[in-house]
Amino acid sequence: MTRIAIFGVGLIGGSLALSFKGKPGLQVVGHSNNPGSIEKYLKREVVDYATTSLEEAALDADFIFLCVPVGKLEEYLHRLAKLPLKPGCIITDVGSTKASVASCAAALQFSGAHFIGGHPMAGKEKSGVEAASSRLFENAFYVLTPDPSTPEAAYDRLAELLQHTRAHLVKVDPVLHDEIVGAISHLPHIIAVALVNQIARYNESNELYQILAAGGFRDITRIASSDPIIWRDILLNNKGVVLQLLKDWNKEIAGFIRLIEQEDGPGIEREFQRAGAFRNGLPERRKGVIHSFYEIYVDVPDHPGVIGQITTQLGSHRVNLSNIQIIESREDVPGVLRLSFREEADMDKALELLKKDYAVHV
Ligand SMILES: NC(=O)c1ccc[n+]([C@@H]2O[C@H](COP(=O)([O-])OP(=O)(O)OC[C@H]3O[C@@H](n4cnc5c(N)ncnc54)[C@H](O)[C@@H]3O)[C@@H](O)[C@H]2O)c1
Ligand SMILES: O=C(O)C(=O)C[C@]1(C(=O)O)C=C[C@@H](O)C=C1
Repeated sequence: MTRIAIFGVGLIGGSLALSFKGKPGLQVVGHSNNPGSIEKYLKREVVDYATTSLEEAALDADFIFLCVPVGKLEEYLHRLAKLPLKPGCIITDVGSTKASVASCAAALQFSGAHFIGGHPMAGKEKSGVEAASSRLFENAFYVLTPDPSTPEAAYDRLAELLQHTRAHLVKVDPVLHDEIVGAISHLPHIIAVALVNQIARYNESNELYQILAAGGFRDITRIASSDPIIWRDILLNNKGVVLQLLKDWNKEIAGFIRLIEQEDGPGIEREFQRAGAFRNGLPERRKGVIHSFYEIYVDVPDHPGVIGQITTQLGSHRVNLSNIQIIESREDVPGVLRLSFREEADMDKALELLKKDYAVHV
């Protein structure tokens, strides 16, 4: 039996536990300092066994996943380095930053165990085991940062186990990881939070700000609801990278101020064209990072019954729709429906059927 110990069974730890639990030959053990959490893990059937004892969880483990906030990772590594771990045990983490944990692990001696840093590039703005899902990592990228001294066999064993997540593994140097993920994840979280707080201040004098906030504001600010402790730790840990990114951000905004002050219409158009070209080139069909499903967008006329027509048409061709959402609906103006599918084949079939009658975008 391969024993997998998960320290911190929250959104990410719980989702990993659900990817492994019930698979032949795997046993999942959850650890928390809090006895109340242990009961919750067991009640929700996320793990096979749970304990508040670090030793009990770690000593027999073949794999140890550290899924606690970034600010706690080094403490766990130091505690594990003091234990007689099972020979060949693989310790990994899921922290959103990789350089500091990699250098901490490299400076420690684990008795017969190997550390390989990890970061699944998938998540949600929700936290806790309640938000965990066995499908969270499906088709997402999962970064691993093995040290040059990591035996290939250890990397291969971890890679094989992670096949259960159905994520795509990618090896990245830890310092490069922090630079890139700082730009595509940490900076956007700061911008979302700053934007929401700016609008919240205006809203104090007029509640219409909140009432009128529509698709644009919601789309760019979803991640502003992310967990404060998790993000405090990430931003402080990646301080150097994040500060440089914020300086560059100030330059971008200063550029926009100039374009608007100078009423430079073509300049503004160029900014949107450049951004649209890059954004449209993002791999839309990839699940996990922001899109949890295969999605298409359908422009629909604003008349009663149109949603019924579409669902009936898809149903009669046995296309399984997992969700439908009206993302814009105003009187006399066409609306946009977001249709989500769990399977790519269903999305392709829906595209083929609906494009005969509607404008459909992927
Ligand atoms: N949220 C995301 O989108 C996301 C994505 C990828 C990686 N990560 C990383 O995954 C890790 C976990 O994040 P999450 O989103 O699952 O958060 P979470 O809050 O859902 O889970 C954190 C877990 O750590 C435990 N924990 C919290 N403080 C602790 C402490 N002081 N000591 C011991 N245990 C503690 C909590 O009980 C919980 O089980 C973080 O390192 C984060 O950077 C998060
Ligand atoms: O989709 C989200 O809500 C996320 O915040 C996921 C996200 C990201 O920024 O893309 C957040 C943190 C991670 O470390 C990895 C992924």
